[in-house]
Amino acid sequence: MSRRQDRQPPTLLGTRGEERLDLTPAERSYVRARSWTLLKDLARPVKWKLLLTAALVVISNAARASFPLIIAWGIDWGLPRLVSALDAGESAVPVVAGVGGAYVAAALTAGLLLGVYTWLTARVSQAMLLDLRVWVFRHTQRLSLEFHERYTSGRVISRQTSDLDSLRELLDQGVSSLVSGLMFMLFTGISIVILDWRSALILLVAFVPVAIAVRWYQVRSEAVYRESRVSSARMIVHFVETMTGIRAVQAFRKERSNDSTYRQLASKYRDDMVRSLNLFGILQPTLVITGNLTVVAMLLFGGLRVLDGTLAVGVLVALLLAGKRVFQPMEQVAMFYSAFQSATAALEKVSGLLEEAPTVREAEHPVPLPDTAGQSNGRIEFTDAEFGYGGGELILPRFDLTIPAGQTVAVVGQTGAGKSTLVKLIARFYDLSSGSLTLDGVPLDRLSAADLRRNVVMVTQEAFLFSGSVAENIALGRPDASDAEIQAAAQAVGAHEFILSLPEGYDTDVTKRGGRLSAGQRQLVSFARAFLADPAVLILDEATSSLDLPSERQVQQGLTRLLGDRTALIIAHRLSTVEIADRVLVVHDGRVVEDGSPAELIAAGGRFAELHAAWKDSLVG
Ligand SMILES: Nc1ncnc2c1ncn2[C@@H]1O[C@H](COP(=O)(O)OP(=O)(O)OP(=O)(O)O)[C@@H](O)[C@H]1O
Repeated sequence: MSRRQDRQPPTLLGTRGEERLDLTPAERSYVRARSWTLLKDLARPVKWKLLLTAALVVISNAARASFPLIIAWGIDWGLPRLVSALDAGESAVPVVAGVGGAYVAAALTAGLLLGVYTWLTARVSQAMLLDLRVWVFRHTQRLSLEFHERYTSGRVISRQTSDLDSLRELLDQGVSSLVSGLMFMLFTGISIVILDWRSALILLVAFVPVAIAVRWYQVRSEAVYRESRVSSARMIVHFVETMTGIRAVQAFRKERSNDSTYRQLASKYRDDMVRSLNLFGILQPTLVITGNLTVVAMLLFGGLRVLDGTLAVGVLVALLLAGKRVFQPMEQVAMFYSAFQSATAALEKVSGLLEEAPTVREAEHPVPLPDTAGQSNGRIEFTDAEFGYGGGELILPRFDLTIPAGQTVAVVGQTGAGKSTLVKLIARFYDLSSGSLTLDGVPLDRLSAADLRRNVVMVTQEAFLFSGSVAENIALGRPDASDAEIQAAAQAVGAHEFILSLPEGYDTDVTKRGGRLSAGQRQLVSFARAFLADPAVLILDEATSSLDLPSERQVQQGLTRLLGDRTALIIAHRLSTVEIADRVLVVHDGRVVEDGSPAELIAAGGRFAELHAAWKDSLVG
């Protein structure tokens, strides 16, 4: 793929420009080539089965297309022989057995092979889809945060659901119907040439309007289907966004406006689908009319020749049969051609998603931590560091910062100042735009993912719980932990008591009634998770302003125990947390403007001193 990447239009790399409809010919051919590469990659493991299926399709259709030939043979050769045999008082069995046997053999071959290749197609298509599904999931999960923030989960869902469904429809029946229809037409065409090449010329002429109609449909429907993939994705994005943000939706009474937005998006999708059906509505009658006119022309031309004795009756019957049948699969082919167009559009999007590469890449030749046991002591150092999201505008202009092992650092500052950005760099959710960031002297981007994840843990604001029991959620910190270790971790952060009071204690399912935890309880579970993981560096984005006082106190105690003697960075929203910090960093407009112990900063009388004074006042009030 890399060779192609050199000369591709940069506007279309990965998912970029996937909603664009006005592709240039070069872009279109790039996107098509990418889809083909994906299809070939998917087909590789089932290559032999695919070849076998193709062979069966060919043989089965050749057998089916031979029916008119056998009928012509039966009428023009079999019938006279049958009559003369009967007249001569000889047995008619050889003639009847010959013609009848050939017909039965052709019918059985066509029918049995149809059964086998239908079965094989299902297996092949399901195997390819399974691979693709798993591939899309694995790939998307590994893409960096930067990608997910830009692309949104709604789009990922639409790729994984509606796009893969389009592909499933095509692979399940579309491809075999398409190929078998085309094969049948080809063989029937050949049989017409064998029967009478003059009539084949009529067929050739008839294919001119057919080819024009199909080409017209192809061009139009490609654009419409590409548009429908975009509108379907937009509809799903809106749906997912509404449902994931249902609390905000209800709190702000956004239901009505959401309804109308959704209706608009769904109507656009409907319009696109109607347009594609309309196109088909023009193609289909064109094919039917051309087919019928061709048969009439063949009948006229052939009939006249039968009358003057230059064409056998059997051949005419066979020609009419074949002429009628040659156009039959055309409709089927055209119909599956729409499935094909829809699936092609889907494949374009899915292949774009798969072309995305993580911006935060795992080191190819990881450097081990100085400590042989892979245990970090937790010293962090930024040197000449700069950062802007997506390499864009600098959010954190050039800075140096050293955090010695074991220090508890509170990061404060107004909203949007760059606090989260700073700490996310340490968890390597993003890479620096320039400069270096090291853990125990090893650049973060040279560490193995295992070393990084073991030593640096970030507890996010949302305290996300996965479906499963409370114990399983804590064990995420260290999947091989024993029950006793899980409980010890919960005890250490002060979560044990409330967990025991749940209906099934540690086994309570967090998604079930009774297992739904409060914000503070979720926070404690995520503390226990981090405690169990026992990282050298702990990052906390604490957003506990919504907690009531008792649970806040509980969380505060859990927090103190969690911090222990590890290096910790806490985005402190509450000044009570700052009091337990060794050092405070005040961030303003992406720069550390104050740096010192809480007492020093209060004494210095700067921003932090102001904040602190305001907080003290609020407590008194
Ligand atoms: N994923 C992102 N992509 C682009 N810009 C971002 C992204 N996340 C944050 N920013 C921008 O970076 C700046 C710093 O944001 P950051 O989240 O670090 O602030 P913060 O100090 O943590 O704020 P808060 O206290 O509100 O969480 C803001 O201007 C924000 O708009």
